Amino acid sequence: MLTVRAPATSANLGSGFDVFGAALERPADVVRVERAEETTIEMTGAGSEFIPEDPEKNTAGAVAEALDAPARIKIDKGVRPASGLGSSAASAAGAALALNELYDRGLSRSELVPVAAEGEALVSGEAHEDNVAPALLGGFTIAADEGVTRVDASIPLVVCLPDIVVSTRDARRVVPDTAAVEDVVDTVGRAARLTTGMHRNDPEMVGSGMEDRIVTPARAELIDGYDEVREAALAAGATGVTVSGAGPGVIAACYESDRREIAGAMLDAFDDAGVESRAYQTRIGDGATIH
Ligand SMILES: Nc1ncnc2c1ncn2[C@@H]1O[C@H](COP(=O)(O)OP(=O)(O)O)[C@@H](O)[C@H]1O
Ligand SMILES: N[C@@H](CCOP(=O)(O)O)C(=O)O
Repeated sequence: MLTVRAPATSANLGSGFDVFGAALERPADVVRVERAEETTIEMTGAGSEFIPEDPEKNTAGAVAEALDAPARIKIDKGVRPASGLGSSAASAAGAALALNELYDRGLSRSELVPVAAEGEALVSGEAHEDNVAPALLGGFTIAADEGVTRVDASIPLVVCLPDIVVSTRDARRVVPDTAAVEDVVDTVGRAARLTTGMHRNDPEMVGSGMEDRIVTPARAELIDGYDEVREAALAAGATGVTVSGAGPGVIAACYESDRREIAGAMLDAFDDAGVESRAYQTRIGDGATIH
């Protein structure tokens, strides 16, 4: 079987709603494929009991259909679904890279981004590319209508995942329809700062660019303990904290030397709020890899 490791990703990063994304060094899904007459999917790993194996309902199945590449697909989930860590995107990106190779389709990673986004459309209702782009290309990505831009960055991160389920579909319903112009101005400034910080590999600039007054406050309300966890991470040295993707994951940018303390502070704060959680000490990393 051909094996691909496909990373978790964090979309939005606060100021870049539906545009920014970053590949995480860990966790990751492992996708295995072999040619077959028709597509079948077998799921194991974190939260796999909540993921349909029916190819018509699984993001990897949507990708097999889009590539006209029927296969026996086995997915070992390292990225729990409904996490805000691009779980559905990891499987879609992994399947896209694996099936492209298996069937010798010859598509570049950039060309595979819209293919993998077909999988995202299946579960979130929209083919947004902000998770599948970094899952395929790695680094920090800017997914706009004009195409995807990639920046090679390696910012240390802590992602804390509470034992709460928030589906992307539900979290998109709370996004406000309108925004005050001063909030838009602030967000544009933050997004520019974050992008510059990625180019410079500067955790301070990236962290302060993660503030967002438009989408994040509405989503934070879906996460018990969010304000306390954010405060605790900042007090422990995080340079910026926001909701990861659509949540409930919470992501902190930081310097490497502060990572362990921040992870502990976030875990404790969730615990104080009566919520179990786990923390990943990670960084911005590579896209999916063929093994
Ligand atoms: N291969 C897959 N991996 C993860 N989730 C999948 C997959 N295929 C379908 N899904 C469904 O997608 C939803 C999770 O996606 P989403 O809400 O976007 O979470 P996340 O933020 O973790 O990507 C769940 O309803 C899950 O059953
Ligand atoms: N831009 C999307 C990203 C969703 O990411 P996920 O990891 O929660 O699937 C959004 O914010 O809705």
